[in-house]
Amino acid sequence: MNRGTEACHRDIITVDSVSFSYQQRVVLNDVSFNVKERDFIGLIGTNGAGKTTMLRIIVGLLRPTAGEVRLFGEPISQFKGWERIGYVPQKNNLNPLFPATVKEVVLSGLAGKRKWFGLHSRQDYIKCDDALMAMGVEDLADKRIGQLSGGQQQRVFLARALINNPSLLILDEPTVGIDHETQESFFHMIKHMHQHHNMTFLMVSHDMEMIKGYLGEQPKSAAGKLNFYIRHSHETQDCVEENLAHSLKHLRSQMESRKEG
Ligand SMILES: Nc1ncnc2c1ncn2[C@@H]1O[C@H](COP(=O)(O)OP(=O)(O)OP(=O)(O)O)[C@@H](O)[C@H]1O
Repeated sequence: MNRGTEACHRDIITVDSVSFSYQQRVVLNDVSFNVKERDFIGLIGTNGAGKTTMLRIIVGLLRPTAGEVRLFGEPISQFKGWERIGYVPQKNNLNPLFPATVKEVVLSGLAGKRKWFGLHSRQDYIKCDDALMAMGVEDLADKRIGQLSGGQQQRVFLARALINNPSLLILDEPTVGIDHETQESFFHMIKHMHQHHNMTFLMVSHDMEMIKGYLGEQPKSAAGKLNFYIRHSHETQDCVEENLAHSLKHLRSQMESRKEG
């Protein structure tokens, strides 16, 4: 019996014949692809190819002019499980005077209505601490986000995306403007999450060294100007592992032992 297909190779993103235009300008034309649970997908394309537009459609910020997106098997219009998805948009030019602290930024990633009213339970603060710890930025919790370096801010935005312990992470050029060393540790973290935490990744990147190093030399598929590099966490026939979900704390302890080693 191949329980695996059911257990961990479901389609969690299905993009079905999607087209999109800004005003009259066609950016995406009849794009189809799918992302299976626990895959790592690198979405590559030239500047202006429509990568960010594609991600914004997938997270429901833009509506396709034609075609359909399904998330975890449900049409996006009916999808309610947004806490299962973490999204880190392209590096935004954060106003250094933006008054929120790191902790507030991370807490604002919590799913549900409470976040809008700033009402947080003890459990919320524990989740926040876990996410900060996992990203190694707990010491910065009370700093203003605008005071942090680009690399530190990216870790905070990743912590914000992780606070709900999502099963799918969507990252839009997460390492732009970050020095090489910080990039490496960032990629180490996300590879770890892919390999040990059953997370699925869809990542836009121009870093071909990382993409080819982790996802293979050649794209597995293409749609228009978009190329998809894909790494499966494991083959379907090897789906014997179940319930591998670890807490984010575990990731932190792995990171620490790496630092010490
Ligand atoms: N809000 C907008 N209004 C009009 N045109 C837009 C808008 N956003 C993006 N575009 C245009 O749509 C095209 C695709 O943009 P998009 O940001 O999706 O590309 P990209 O592949 O992510 O590019 P990059 O690698 O430069 O980030 C570009 O030509 C861009 O100028």
